[in-house]
Amino acid sequence: MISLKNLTKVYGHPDTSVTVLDNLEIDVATGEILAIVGPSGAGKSTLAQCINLLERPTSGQVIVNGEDLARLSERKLRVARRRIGTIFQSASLLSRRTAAENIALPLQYLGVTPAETKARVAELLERVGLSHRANHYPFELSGGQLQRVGIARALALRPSVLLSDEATSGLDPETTRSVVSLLRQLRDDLDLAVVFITHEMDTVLHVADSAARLENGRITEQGSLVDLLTDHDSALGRALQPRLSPADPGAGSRAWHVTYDSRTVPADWLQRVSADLGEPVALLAATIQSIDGTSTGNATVGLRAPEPLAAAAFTRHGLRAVPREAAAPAVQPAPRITEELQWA
Ligand SMILES: Nc1ncnc2c1ncn2[C@@H]1O[C@H](COP(=O)(O)OP(=O)(O)OP(=O)(O)O)[C@@H](O)[C@H]1O
Repeated sequence: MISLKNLTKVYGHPDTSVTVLDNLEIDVATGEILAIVGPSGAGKSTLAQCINLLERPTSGQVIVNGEDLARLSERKLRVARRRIGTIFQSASLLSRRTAAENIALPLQYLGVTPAETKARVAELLERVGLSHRANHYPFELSGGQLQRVGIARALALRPSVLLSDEATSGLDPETTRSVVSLLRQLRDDLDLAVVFITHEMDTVLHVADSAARLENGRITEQGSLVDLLTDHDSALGRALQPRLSPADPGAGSRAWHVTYDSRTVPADWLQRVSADLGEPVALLAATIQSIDGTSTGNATVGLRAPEPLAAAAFTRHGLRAVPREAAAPAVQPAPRITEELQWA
């Protein structure tokens, strides 16, 4: 488990100081993957550096397994830092060393015996599915394979926290999915708390259990993905939703934006609402996400019933619904067009 308490980072001198991180409160439980998202300049890199203590926070705590690492002396910090493994965007491997030798580095620095190192490296290579590439050099590996070596190296010292700093940025979608599914597998097998920092909203849906939005150095929103995706008022939830292009509801009908999750709403909700109101409900657009066994739905439907009757029927069936003109724009900008659009 990792907890950030009142974490603040200020750069510069008192007269020219910039507060880059402002009193952050973040908890990531063992077995949880928290995605931290935010636009360029929000403070994501600074947060990553404060989490793995490459930068000392100006104030506040970084508590890993009950100990505040931010207060440790340099000597103690060197040891404590092993509890946090970091994977970076570019994997940052040494080009003149093989995959196995790169993974062995942290163990060698620590003085682990060659026999133990060999066994541990073999185990790690197997975990990341690269036993057959042990003796390949970085230039002989694909982007996904490089990142897998980076992950194995980050796990070499058996950390309890894994910090991923834009680790999938720049990978193609298929490779991103395979790296993300490896991270989820490792989280399960090794009971890791994972902090996944990214600017890629579509990756968050595949990797995370929960998400936090960092903006101007502050956490403006955080919650479980299921809660965020079904909350009409959540800007982060909206930014996480896949793009929808609803059809026109037709003359005399009103379009409603509806969200729900399968914990409280049965899959045949459309028929139920239709039977309740005694009129057909037209499905104009819909998307369903499955997150840890819970499905969250986001749909636009059209119906003729007067607003109070329709609203009451949706509520009776456990759906959260708002007339489309009152909802956030149903057509979301496609992820990855530009960050400015994503956060508009
Ligand atoms: N050493 C520093 N001294 C002063 N200001 C800094 C320093 N490092 C970062 N900043 C400022 O802190 C803010 C946050 O920067 P940071 O790199 O953490 O953002 P980011 O969210 O990672 O951005 P990006 O996604 O573009 O990498 C920026 O305004 C940046 O100019």
